[in-house]
Amino acid sequence: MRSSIREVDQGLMDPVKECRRNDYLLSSKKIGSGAFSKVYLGYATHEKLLQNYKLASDLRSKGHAMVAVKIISIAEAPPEYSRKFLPREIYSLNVTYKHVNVIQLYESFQTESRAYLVLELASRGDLLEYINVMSDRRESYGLEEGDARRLFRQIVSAVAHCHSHGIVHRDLKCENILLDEQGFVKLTDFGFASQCTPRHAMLKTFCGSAAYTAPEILMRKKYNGEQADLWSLGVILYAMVTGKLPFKERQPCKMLRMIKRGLTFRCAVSQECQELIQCLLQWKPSARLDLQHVASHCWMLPSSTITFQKTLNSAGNQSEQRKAQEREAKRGRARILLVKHSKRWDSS
Ligand SMILES: Nc1ncnc2c1ncn2[C@@H]1O[C@H](COP(=O)(O)OP(=O)(O)OP(=O)(O)O)[C@@H](O)[C@H]1O
Repeated sequence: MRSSIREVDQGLMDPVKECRRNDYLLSSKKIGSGAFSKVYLGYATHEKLLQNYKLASDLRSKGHAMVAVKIISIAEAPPEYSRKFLPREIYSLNVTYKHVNVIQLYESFQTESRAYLVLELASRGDLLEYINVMSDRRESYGLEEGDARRLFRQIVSAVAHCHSHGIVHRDLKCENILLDEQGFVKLTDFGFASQCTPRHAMLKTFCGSAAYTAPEILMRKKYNGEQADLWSLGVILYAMVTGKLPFKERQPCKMLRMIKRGLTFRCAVSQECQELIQCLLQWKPSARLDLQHVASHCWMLPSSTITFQKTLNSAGNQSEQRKAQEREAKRGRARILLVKHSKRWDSS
């Protein structure tokens, strides 16, 4: 045990020194890790706050000096990651500064062996964890629709902000939506983001996380990044209100077959919400509801202005589902429903 603690400390010694040289204090508290990165809790020093206006003004409003330090090992990451995706992530975060629902990049610096991104801290975990925790707590699948609406509005606002600045995210998924101390959504992980100028330029890199990826990308066609993001938003909303993913297969061809078979709702979701999800999960990219219409869709309006009718494909099915959920919950087996999905890409 002692030796493993020493190993961890040893491994962090250089990052601690490198951060200190840049006026940050790196703690040993790891708050997350990705395929090629580790994220630690850090603190901005007094000197840093005096130098960096962006950071100081944001932290002053939050009333603390904590930041998230994302450390990328250049030696471990594939060369393409450091050459292509990391610069894109930094560029996208700089372009999308500053929106309350997009994570803020305060600063980035690099040494020979590591790249550092100093980010706004979102300390309440990600949306996937939140859905699972709430499902367990409610002993039911997914979030309450009012809660889902509150979060989805912020997600839509963040994505609209990115699109209006010429940035498509291309890896929208529950794991990339973080929550901060006050429960605000913070869109993160712009590693696959791309600059889209002109706005409707077609892209060809296959990337994303299969369960959230639009069919045209799975088919390796040229695609419109904004329309591909709309598909992912449909998957996210489905996951929020049902606690499950709409389509889940390992192989793209099987996924495509499943998508073609169409969407089913296996638990109670309002008619309006089902309709919004259907409008986003359209096979034909140009048929997907655009963000302006998503934001003004009746389900997105405050709940007092519409009447929700909990509907299922059939009423019998609904009561069966409910009974099954209740039985499961009684047995104390309210399961973790969603699992993390790793990203993949190729540049063909
Ligand atoms: N600003 C932040 N505040 C709090 N936690 C964070 C922050 N940024 C990242 N994390 C945590 O670290 C994890 C990894 O970060 P991120 O997704 O940016 O890295 P990545 O290498 O691009 O990951 P992946 O390979 O999973 O896409 C996140 O899932 C999250 O738990």
